[in-house]
Amino acid sequence: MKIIADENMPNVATLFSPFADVELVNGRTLSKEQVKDADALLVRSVTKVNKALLEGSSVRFVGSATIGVDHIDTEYLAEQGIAFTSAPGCNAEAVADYVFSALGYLSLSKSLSWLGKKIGVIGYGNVGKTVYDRFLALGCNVCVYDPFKEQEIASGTVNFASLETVLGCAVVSLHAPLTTTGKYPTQGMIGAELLSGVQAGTTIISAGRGGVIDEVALRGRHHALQGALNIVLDVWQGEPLIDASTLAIADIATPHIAGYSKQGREKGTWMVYQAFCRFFDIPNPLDLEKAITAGRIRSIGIEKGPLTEEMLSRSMHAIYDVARDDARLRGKYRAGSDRSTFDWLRKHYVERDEFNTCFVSNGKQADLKALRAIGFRVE
Ligand SMILES: NC(=O)c1ccc[n+]([C@@H]2O[C@H](COP(=O)([O-])OP(=O)(O)OC[C@H]3O[C@@H](n4cnc5c(N)ncnc54)[C@H](O)[C@@H]3O)[C@@H](O)[C@H]2O)c1
Ligand SMILES: O=C(O)[C@H](O)[C@H](O)COP(=O)(O)O
Repeated sequence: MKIIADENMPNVATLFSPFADVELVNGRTLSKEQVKDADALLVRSVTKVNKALLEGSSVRFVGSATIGVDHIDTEYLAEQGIAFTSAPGCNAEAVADYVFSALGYLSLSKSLSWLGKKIGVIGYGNVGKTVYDRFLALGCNVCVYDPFKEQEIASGTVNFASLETVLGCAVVSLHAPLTTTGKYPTQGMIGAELLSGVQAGTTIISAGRGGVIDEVALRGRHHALQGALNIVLDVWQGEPLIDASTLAIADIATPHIAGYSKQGREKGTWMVYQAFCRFFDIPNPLDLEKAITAGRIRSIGIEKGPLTEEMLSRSMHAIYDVARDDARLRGKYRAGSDRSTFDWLRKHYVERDEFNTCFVSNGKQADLKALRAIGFRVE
């Protein structure tokens, strides 16, 4: 059997080579020629998997080690009888860590106080729910916009709100997929009209997909408010290109790495491996624990002082400080960038651990509860 796999999938050769010849490729430039005699194709988000890539090939199984599936023509795969799997939820914890690390950074660098403020989340899927639950467990006043989930979930259990209400919150965290069809398409969903309701001082975090926020409109609102917005962007409208004028208004700018924890990426590969083993009837696949690396910092102790936002920030940044990724991106772009810069930053990413790999000890019950809410383990 032959497998073509993106070279940026951690552990892919270790997990799959017992069953097949695994050829590692650049996912961005993958061609029809390269996949034509493969049995299985394993990708990440940078590969467009569609008729143009697969027509005439022998591919029977496609796996994407990602949460988002906007790069996959699932209808075409279904029509052709090609099995497909993605990795729902694999890096939800990582994205939530990113959101909180960013708030920690804004709290330290701009004295942003967010704990007592109204929080709005857009999208209540694996990521949005994780983010929502963390805010809720911290005692925050949080609401969420997700028209699909609102219809499914019993009323009163989740604080659903309109998109306008969510955008009126002090912190808005965006975790909707990129969609162009259906009743609630998200492409350009956050445009000029909605942004006109966003007040000075609002923090907007975008870690879903580029294109959900209209960047021209975002720059317009930033200008109208004389820069009084806090903007955190992990995803960009024209990836892998970044518009320099959008970069200029971002307080935190990162190259689509919100989900790039070591454990999240490894879990993505492992989830695809599990589906592959089911599809090809391969017995006794490895358990998750065998495919996931432990965190490097096993525990941190905290002071027994009162719970402050500064203490939360410092605890989070002991494991993951988003400022590092922002500095790395800006440094590269300042030195001169081209089409390959974004992917280079991602390919050579110094992976980080998730908060949930680290125990916290020493603190008062209330402090430990807050850190548990953010994702840490408590001894
Ligand atoms: N930046 C990153 O590194 C990173 C990492 C993981 C996921 N993502 C992106 O974040 C998205 C969300 O991830 P997830 O795991 O929660 O996905 P998910 O599929 O579990 O959930 C997506 C949610 O969005 C909701 N939704 C769809 N259209 C909507 C709309 N118009 N308005 C509001 N909500 C809408 C759906 O009902 C669903 O509940 C993914 O699609 C992916 O594109 C980015
Ligand atoms: O959809 C996802 O899971 C994330 O956006 C993921 O982090 C994308 O990473 P990539 O596949 O581009 O390496």
